[in-house]
Amino acid sequence: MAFGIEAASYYVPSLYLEIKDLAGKRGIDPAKLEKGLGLHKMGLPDVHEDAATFAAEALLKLIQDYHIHPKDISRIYLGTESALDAAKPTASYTIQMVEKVLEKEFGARCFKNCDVVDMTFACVGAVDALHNSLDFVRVNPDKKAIVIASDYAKYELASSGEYTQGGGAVSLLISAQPDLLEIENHWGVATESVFDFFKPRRYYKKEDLKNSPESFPDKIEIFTDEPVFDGQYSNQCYQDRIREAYQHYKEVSGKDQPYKNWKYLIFHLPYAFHGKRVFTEIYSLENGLSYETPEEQKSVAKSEEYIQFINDTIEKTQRASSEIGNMYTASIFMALLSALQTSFNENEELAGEEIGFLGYGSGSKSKVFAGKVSENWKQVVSKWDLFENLKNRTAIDFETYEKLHRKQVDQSVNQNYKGFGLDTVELENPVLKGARYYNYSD
Ligand SMILES: CC(=O)SCCNC(=O)CCNC(=O)[C@H](O)C(C)(C)COP(=O)(O)OP(=O)(O)OC[C@H]1O[C@@H](n2cnc3c(N)ncnc32)[C@H](O)[C@@H]1OP(=O)(O)O
Repeated sequence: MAFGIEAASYYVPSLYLEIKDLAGKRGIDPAKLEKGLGLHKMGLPDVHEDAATFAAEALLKLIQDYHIHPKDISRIYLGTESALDAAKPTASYTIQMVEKVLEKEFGARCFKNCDVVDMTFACVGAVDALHNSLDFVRVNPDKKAIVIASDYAKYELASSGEYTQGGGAVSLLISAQPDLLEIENHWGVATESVFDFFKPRRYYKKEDLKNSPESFPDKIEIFTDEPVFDGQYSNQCYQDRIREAYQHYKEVSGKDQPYKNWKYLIFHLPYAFHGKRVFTEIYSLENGLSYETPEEQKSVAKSEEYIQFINDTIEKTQRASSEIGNMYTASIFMALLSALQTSFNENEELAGEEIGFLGYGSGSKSKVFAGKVSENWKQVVSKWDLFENLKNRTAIDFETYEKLHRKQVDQSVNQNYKGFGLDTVELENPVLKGARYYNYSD
């Protein structure tokens, strides 16, 4: 019996900033961002959007486009590192929003008996959700699960992460009828606890707090949506973990040089060119090339063979990322959508082709696994129009971007938006303080 992805949908935030506008204001050579890292546009949420609305949009679209009966879904596992609450899962907000819209057709609380939870491990949390959901359908082949990856990748203004920001969601229907991709049951895993990128409870000393009232305790804890990170160290951790997980994948699958059979290599892409920049090490190891000195590493990256290999196996996976930016948990799945949509648009036949995945989450863990494109893949992809939909977003200027980032804008940029949006956050009622309420406009 085969298991894997039956259908997939996505949502990208409705606003974007041209990367060259950011480069100009920050005094960065635009060529570094465009030609060095592959960045063109940075997707950004409007005032009413967050990880829960992204997820709700992707879930509703999946259900509507593929005519899914919500009561047939036993589990919705949501991978995110942009949780809106440290106890109440983002998935619970998501199903509440979608239930309201589906109420007319399916009655109240259509997810009443659905097992819903968030999974968090930085950018690999949705791969974990996929892994768990596949295990679930393997044990219960008559049941279906939905995986949602949803995040807003926000970094401190003027930091080295700023130009890699982005966001959005991807939803996947997981079942024993994998019309898009059949996923095999070999998982290479590598884990090490490190501090390359994390979102701690931040501690502020009293003297650091401007105008802090006398009543403040000596230390206060504040949750923040911007990570503490060391960019070059996180690159190193990513490279180390995928090398270890790839090696483990070889051991558990018994496959020799598996990457050579992969039509596409799908990476977690914190920025578009990351996969092709880090894979040089595994490529060198597999091909007996020296990879010790920076000169040797450059020479692999610049070799004709490697450039040809990238053009064949990675370039198409990068295209959506260049237009959106980092989507944290959703990036790896958006890279899959990007490659499949491009092949579809170019009338390429992919049925039977093998695809390899190299996931990474800071903190840190990598998972490597593979799948085979199904006979029906084109029917699934025909619903996406990914690159056309990216053209429907609204461009904003740098000043608006900075205000949105600082949360200094009260009203949505697109005031006549359609779809899900945050309506209010309760600030007064002490037993509901912080509760978030959403609406839907059609
Ligand atoms: C969250 C995770 O997934 S962990 C893994 C990634 N980490 C992150 O995403 C953390 C947040 N991001 C960051 O800290 C940073 O944006 C990083 C680490 C990703 C990138 O760091 P930077 O210092 O901006 O870039 P870096 O120096 O590594 O690379 C710039 C590239 O542009 C190239 N470049 C620079 N100037 C130019 C130019 N004018 N024209 C063309 N290319 C240029 C450089 O040669 C280099 O490419 P190469 O090494 O392939 O030759």
